[in-house]
Amino acid sequence: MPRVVALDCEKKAGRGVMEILNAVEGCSDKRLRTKCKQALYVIDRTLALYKFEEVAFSFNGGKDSTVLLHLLRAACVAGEAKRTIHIGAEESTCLELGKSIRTIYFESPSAFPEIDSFTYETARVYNLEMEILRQDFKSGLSALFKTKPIKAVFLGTRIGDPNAVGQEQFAPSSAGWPPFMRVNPILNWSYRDVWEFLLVCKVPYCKLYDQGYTSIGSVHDTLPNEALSVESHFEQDKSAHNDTASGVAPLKETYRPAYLLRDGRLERAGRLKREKNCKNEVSSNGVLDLHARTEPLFSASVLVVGDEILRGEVEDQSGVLLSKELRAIGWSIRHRAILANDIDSISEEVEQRSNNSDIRCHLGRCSKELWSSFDEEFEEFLRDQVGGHCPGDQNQMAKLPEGITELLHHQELLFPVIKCHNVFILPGPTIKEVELQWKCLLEWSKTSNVFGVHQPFTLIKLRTSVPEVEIAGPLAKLSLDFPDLSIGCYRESAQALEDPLSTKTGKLIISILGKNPTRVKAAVCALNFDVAEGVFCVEEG
Ligand SMILES: Cc1cc2nc3c(=O)[nH]c(=O)nc-3n(C[C@H](O)[C@H](O)[C@H](O)COP(=O)(O)O)c2cc1C
Ligand SMILES: Nc1ncnc2c1ncn2[C@@H]1O[C@H](COP(=O)(O)OP(=O)(O)OP(=O)(O)O)[C@@H](O)[C@H]1O
Ligand SMILES: [Mg+2]
Repeated sequence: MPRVVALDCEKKAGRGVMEILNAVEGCSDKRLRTKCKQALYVIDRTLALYKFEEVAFSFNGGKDSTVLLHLLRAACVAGEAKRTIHIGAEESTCLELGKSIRTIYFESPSAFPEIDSFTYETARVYNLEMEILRQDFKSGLSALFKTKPIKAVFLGTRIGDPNAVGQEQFAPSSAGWPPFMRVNPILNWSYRDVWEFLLVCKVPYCKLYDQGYTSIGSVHDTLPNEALSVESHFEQDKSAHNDTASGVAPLKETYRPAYLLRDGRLERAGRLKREKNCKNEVSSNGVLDLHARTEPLFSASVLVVGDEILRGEVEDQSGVLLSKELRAIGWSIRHRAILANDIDSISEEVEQRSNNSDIRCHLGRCSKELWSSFDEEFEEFLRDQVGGHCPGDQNQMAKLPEGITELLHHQELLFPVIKCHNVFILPGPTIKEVELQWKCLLEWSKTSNVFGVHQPFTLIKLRTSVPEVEIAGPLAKLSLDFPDLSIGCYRESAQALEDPLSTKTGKLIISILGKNPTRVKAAVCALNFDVAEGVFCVEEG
């Protein structure tokens, strides 16, 4: 990546649109050129769908919205013929747009002053028509839409942002929000793409990014990114007369610029987690309100692809492993299926599950046809992995599922985990590799919003030799008394199923599962009380 210092837009004039277009076209990275073309296409179609006064740009001085600003300028300036980037266009043939794009900025007292001044200076340099809103997002937009005919808003949202979940490049606003179309032209851009664009185009960006900030929220929740920390050092402080005899000031930490962050997954590492709102947990009389603490149930589906498993040649170890792992981080498993290795069964199942689960884990190799769209970043990775053995012009292995995908790389992994909205593909191919892929997913979840780690389940298993007919009544009563728990019953072994009357083997296992350990233990006590004797605890987890 070329090393360029942040330009201070207070001193320099902004970059001309043709300079930007030429810089992108002249850049050796084909991937960046493709991403720009795709983003310009989205902007172009939006401008064709809506009248100019019906669109607005949501700008907050952050790096993502800065990228978007220049793409918008490029798309607005270029006419239909010039909207696709092409080399050698004369700057004189392109005029800056007479009317400037309506730009929304939600000003906040808790914004960094550097962000505020960058936003206002950028607005001045590029002649943006600013709408400054000082309310929360929802009320601000509702008020604005009463006076302005806005129907679509451009945002710098990118996959991986917490608020990007479930969004496409065109995403209608959420229920409860005023109706408008959110347009996200850089939704599929990576952290690396954003910095490559800003540096290649030499456009000014907020100077905080040169001080180690990689994602900027408010002054209350944002710190420089520790991954960019330069070895802490003691600095000679000339003004420090009063401290140590050596005149050495306290430890001072410095940070490298944001564009040097190698692992884009750490982009939000400087963002502090929001304090949990605990005020509902204790009612006015000081009694702990258990209902307020009950978190919603997050459900997952596990889909395993493998003809050999379907034929019964091999056991499904990966599906079992993932179900257990998901349970351990508080996800309930709605569905587990073994699928034939063909595009129709897989897409049908994925489609069917799409509305029923919050996340879906999809395991194993997939048929060639499933990898329907070619991904250059992935091919670059494969090329690095297999060197000269990469066959042909376009490696078939570099085809990814259609839609917006992210590749989650990790140095320990042979193949990256693939994320497509709320579907995670763990490509295996061995159980050891799946185990490792899962471990890496969990590690990422700690630093970014890959998926939530929730309160784990408590499971208590009980063994009994009391026959089913006698236990059925107490279990039915237990389910009624503890509707928040999942209560099940099965025979200990397959051997016992063949001989249900056997008392030597195949005792009954009763499983009691729930998020609240106190409730699970209460259910065990209640069952012991009802059955009187012969129920033993065998496992707790
Ligand atoms: C112009 C604009 C439109 C937004 N529309 C929605 C929306 O439709 N649904 C939603 O849940 N959040 C919406 N948001 C809020 C964002 O999802 C997100 O909360 C915000 O961009 C920044 O995140 P923060 O809460 O970390 O500050 C919108 C924000 C802006 C600026
Ligand atoms: N205060 C705000 N005013 C106007 N638009 C905003 C505001 N906050 C967020 N947005 C919109 O939401 C998008 C996503 O915000 P986000 O903070 O993820 O990106 P960013 O600020 O551009 O970059 P960074 O991730 O480095 O902070 C922004 O690009 C912008 O379009
Ligand atoms: Mg931001």
